Amino acid sequence: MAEENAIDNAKEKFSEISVAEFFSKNKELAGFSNPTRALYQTVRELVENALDATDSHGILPEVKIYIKEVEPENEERPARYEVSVEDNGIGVPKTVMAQAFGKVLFSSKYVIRQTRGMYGLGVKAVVLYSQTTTGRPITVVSSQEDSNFVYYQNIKIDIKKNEPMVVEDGQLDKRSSWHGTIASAIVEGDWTRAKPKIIEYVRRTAIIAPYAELWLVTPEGEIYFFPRATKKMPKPPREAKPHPHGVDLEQVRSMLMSTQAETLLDFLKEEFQGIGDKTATEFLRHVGLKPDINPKTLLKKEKLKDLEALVTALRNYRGFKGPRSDYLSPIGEELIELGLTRMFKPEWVKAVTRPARAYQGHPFIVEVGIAYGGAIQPQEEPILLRFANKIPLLYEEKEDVSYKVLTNIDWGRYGVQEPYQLAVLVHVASTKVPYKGVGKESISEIPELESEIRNGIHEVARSLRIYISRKAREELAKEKIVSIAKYIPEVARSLAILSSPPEDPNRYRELEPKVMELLISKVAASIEMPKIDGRQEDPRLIVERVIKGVSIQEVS
Ligand SMILES: Nc1ncnc2c1ncn2[C@@H]1O[C@H](COP(=O)(O)OP(=O)(O)OP(=O)(O)O)[C@@H](O)[C@H]1O
Repeated sequence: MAEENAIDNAKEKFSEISVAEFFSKNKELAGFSNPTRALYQTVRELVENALDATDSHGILPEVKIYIKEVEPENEERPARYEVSVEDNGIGVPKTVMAQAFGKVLFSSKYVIRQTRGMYGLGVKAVVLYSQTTTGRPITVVSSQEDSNFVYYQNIKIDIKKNEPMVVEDGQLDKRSSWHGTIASAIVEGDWTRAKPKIIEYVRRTAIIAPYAELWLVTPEGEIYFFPRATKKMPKPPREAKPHPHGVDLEQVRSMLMSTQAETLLDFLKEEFQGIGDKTATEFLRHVGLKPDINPKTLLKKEKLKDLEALVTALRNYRGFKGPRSDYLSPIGEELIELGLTRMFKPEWVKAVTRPARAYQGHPFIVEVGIAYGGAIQPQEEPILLRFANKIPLLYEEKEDVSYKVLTNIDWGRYGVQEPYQLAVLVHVASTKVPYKGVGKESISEIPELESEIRNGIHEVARSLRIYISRKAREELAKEKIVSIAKYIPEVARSLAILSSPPEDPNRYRELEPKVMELLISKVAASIEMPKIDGRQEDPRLIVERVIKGVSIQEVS
């Protein structure tokens, strides 16, 4: 039997393909599964690069998206669209332009830094799709801030070799201070179906980046303009060294090959984050390796056991500090609340940025925002807005860890009634977002992440419960006050008449505030105040607020 298999296997025809050919043949892996998704994904990839080139470098983004129909559909194929995205970012150096846009797995983002891009695939997936569906190259126009030229190139990919092919290139003198990039691709697409998703994508980008100015010009000539709501930006992410808990054998091997350190002790201190002299010494004592050996000796074949022991210990040793989280770039509570308010005009909004945590050596921060009531359309389920490293995630919602957490929340406990006027925003910021696929649409169920998302939602939902309960009590107080207050002048007048000896007819004016005081105490006494998180509000305050006509939003 084994022999038969061997013969069969020998009959198989073996060959090798390049990574470009692989993604060209498997476009759906990168999100290009049909003309609707492909058009959406094209916009996404170009916009995410535009934003990485701006806010990750401290530049307030101005991103313009133009989608134009260039050839109508016919019986054989869908319509063709030119998608152009212009940014005011750092630009692409001329020396790497062709590779950045024409070589799969070429990127400036293969470092430990929180960016939208991480695979070095996105724009090349656009080029492969464009090239294989329309035969057209991508056009890139770019200039860096300190350059006197604007460079342009038309780029295709040599799919067999995974190498860029520059079809045309040139340069122009720069007569303005413009810097940034314009990337234009012609792709087959289904605009009618993609339109709502693309608009929603831009809308959600405006929620998570209210400091960006965004334009979308549609094939019909409609202009969707999302003005900048603030000039305040989160501090840009910074690059970090690897955390020892996140490395593996091959990574340590390549770090050993490139290190300049002359001793193992220095190697640990220089190449990893958060390892000082004391920790490195204690750690090496724990592993049983000498601190002063040349680290490169561990690359020798006969030292494999030592290298393995070192890597295992690096991954598991408890004495290291947690991964650096101060290099991450969360949005912040204020900007999330601003974005949600701008988009939903809710009655109540609150956000929380949770403390940093780590999974498998990667730091992450979860942020949660909740918008409630107001202009939010009632729905059967709460609206979930998912974001990862400031990217809105629109597809594969049910596959996402946030969806799983959200569906297990009992909103009744927080006083939220059905149908829900509720939007829940979850943002995961990390140097490595654990996406389920290279299309970056859903996040895996990593236990540490799941529990942080749950804690975040609970934390904001508790504030919502306080608000809803306070509001219910205020409404009760209002009803009582309204029904009683109309009798106050009458009662005050009658009291004035009844009081003897006969008094000044204006006496009731003095009595009115006293009767009012009586009313406040009576209504307050009739309102039952539950304890929320161990605190109990004075019901008199609620009644006084209702009488003064102060809305609850102003005090919560
Ligand atoms: N608009 C732009 N401005 C500046 N640089 C850009 C721009 N677009 C692309 N680049 C450069 O080209 C590189 C490759 O982009 P690409 O979209 O292929 O991958 P990525 O963004 O690195 O990762 P991912 O595949 O996860 O999106 C980027 O890393 C960036 O350096």
